[in-house]
Amino acid sequence: MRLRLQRTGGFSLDLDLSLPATGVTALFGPSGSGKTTALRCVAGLERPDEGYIEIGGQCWQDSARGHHLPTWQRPLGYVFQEASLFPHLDVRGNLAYGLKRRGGGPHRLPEVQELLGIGHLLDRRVQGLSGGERQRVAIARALLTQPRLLLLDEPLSAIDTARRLEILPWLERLRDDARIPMLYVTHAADEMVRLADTLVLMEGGRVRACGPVTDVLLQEGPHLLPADDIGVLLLGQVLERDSRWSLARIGFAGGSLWLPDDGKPPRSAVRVRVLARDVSIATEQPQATSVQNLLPCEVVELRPDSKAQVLVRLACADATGGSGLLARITARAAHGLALQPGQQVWAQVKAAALVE
Ligand SMILES: Nc1ncnc2c1ncn2[C@@H]1O[C@H](COP(=O)(O)OP(=O)(O)OP(=O)(O)O)[C@@H](O)[C@H]1O
Repeated sequence: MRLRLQRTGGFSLDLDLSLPATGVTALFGPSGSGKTTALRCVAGLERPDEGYIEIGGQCWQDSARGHHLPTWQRPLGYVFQEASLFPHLDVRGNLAYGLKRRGGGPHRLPEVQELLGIGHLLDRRVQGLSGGERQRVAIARALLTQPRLLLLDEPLSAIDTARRLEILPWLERLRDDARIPMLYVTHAADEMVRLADTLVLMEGGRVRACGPVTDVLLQEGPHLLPADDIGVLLLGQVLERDSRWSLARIGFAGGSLWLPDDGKPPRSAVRVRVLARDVSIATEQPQATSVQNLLPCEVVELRPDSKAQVLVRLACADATGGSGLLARITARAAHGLALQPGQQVWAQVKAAALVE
């Protein structure tokens, strides 16, 4: 899609993006960077000055030809910050609305109910639902229209932290099982890290970076995350479990890590977050160390992080898919080890967390 839009207040949007037709694409960026405006253009709720939008081979917008498919003709589902359910209907009535709007495909109510765990809520009034339940019903209603694309605009921002954690696994299930592409607007780093396959990083109405979430986080994470959140995301799978020590070995392109076992069986897909503050560097292979994870790496880049610290970008030495790590060490240590790009080192990963 290509979008150009100029607002009277001075804001302008200028995007040119080709996105994969699968998985979750997160539009991530600070407040006012244009995420919602971009989503509204895709939905046809806002008309860009110039725009070309093609979704799955179907043209929704081509301003050069004066073509603008109205919102109601775009096969999309839109989930807002606050679930916009009909208050006078119960959950079943709200879902029936979605079914009525479906484009003639098969009836998928049982499947969608199961996917979002809302079967037990069908007879409840919507006023009595928690924020998380309301959003699950809103997503179910959107799915029942059988959209080709699901748009979600900060669907968890009106929900308190405990409930957000409850609803995230449902969104992960949706991503993994529903096989419908999603454009997901958020400014919450934890949601982006858990859900995104592709990351579009927005700034001042422009795209600062776009690509697989792992790559964009490795390159741009230091600019966009708070210092304590700087790190990388690794996509991997459970290789084996050591029940004696309650550890699981997670393999990823570039090596493997032993992490606390969270019960997932071998071959399960997992996401692992390794924070820069939990990675240290040795120039020779440490012999006796309490650190369980030692990975041979090559130094790619050193960049000052503060007066006292540097961030070191590392490429895992046997990487087949370009996995990398970030290490935050003191400037004095970097000087003492004479670290420089191209140097072979050992990364010591003190801790890492499974994010799903
Ligand atoms: N209806 C409107 N009329 C005029 N200006 C608007 C309108 N809606 C948004 N804007 C402006 O357009 C710019 C982009 O807003 P937008 O809501 O797209 O950003 P955002 O990245 O989604 O922000 P947030 O995370 O706060 O929702 C902002 O400067 C905003 O003030």
